[in-house]
Amino acid sequence: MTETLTLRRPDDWHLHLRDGEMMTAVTPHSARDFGRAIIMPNLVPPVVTAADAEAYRARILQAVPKGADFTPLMTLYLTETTDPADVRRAAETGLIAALKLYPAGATTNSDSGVRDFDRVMPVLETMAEIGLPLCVHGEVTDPAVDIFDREAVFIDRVLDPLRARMPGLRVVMEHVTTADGVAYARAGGPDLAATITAHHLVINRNHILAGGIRPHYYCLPVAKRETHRLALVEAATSGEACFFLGTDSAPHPDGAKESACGCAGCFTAPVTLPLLAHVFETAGALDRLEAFASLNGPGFYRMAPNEARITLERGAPDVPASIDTGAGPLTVFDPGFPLDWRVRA
Ligand SMILES: NC(=O)N[C@@H](CC(=O)O)C(=O)O
Ligand SMILES: [Zn+2]
Ligand SMILES: [Zn+2]
Repeated sequence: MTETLTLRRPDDWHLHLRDGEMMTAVTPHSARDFGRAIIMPNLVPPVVTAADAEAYRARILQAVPKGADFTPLMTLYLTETTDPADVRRAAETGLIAALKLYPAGATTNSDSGVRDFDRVMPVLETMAEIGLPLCVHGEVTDPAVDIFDREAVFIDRVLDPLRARMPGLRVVMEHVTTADGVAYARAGGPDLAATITAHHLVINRNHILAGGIRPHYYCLPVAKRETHRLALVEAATSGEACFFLGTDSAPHPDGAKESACGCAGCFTAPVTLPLLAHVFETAGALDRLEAFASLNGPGFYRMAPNEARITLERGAPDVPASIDTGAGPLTVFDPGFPLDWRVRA
């Protein structure tokens, strides 16, 4: 049995750090295990301009523990009034690594998202020209579409037509949750990729709903049936360049989760690597964990992989069930089975 595993330091290509006291509490958990992270811009109000991103980046850096090897990669929230010149400048100076598309109303803090794609075509043209990726929350918001079908319908109704209209646009399908998403990403060529979360590799919809409702397993896109989870595991462990880690670690205080109308999002950052080691070991693919967590993401984003290394070793991770934040207690994602890998300190 493998007892230790050394990898290039992983990156997280989809992360919510929030702001204020929540950011202060959660940032050290990502900074401990990850070299870089794509920082989601869905604050209230959202990170829309280069100036917003610059100010947010400075606040994040204040929350990174001294000596930690962690670089936030900023994104802008694409709105119908985003200025292509501002995007171009922010990309050329290296301030931002991507833009984020939220269909209006699709998920937490997405009200400023896009309703009419005609209005964002000039920005998308600039992005295609300079090779700046568009990270996409891929769910339709049509109330007539069943929530378990919203990702697959988005691909047909929105994503595929958009990519046909804007060839050369580089797209990351964020947090794919279906076999449909996996198949579409796989067939998309070099300008298309997909991130996969750790939690979608270990839970299906029964975990949320059977035997009592589990608000800490509720996130968007919602976990699907087991066949889809298996397709995600197969994709993540395949080593294929188009699949890489985006944790979507999305903290909400317990009061906001354990509620009559609970927020979507799982706080996974402290346990991501133990979860992934479990999944990859179970699939007989520990040798492909580095591709998923540390190589394929930088490959797509046209960055060098991290030079630093981390070592995973066998043993229960020292992770609390909950952490205190200035915004209240925050439950750490618990897969419901013991974890047997940890990151060596
Ligand atoms: N994933 C989630 O369930 N929630 C995210 C938003 C998102 O990534 O869609 C959040 O910001 O809380
Ligand atoms: Zn999302
Ligand atoms: Zn997210």
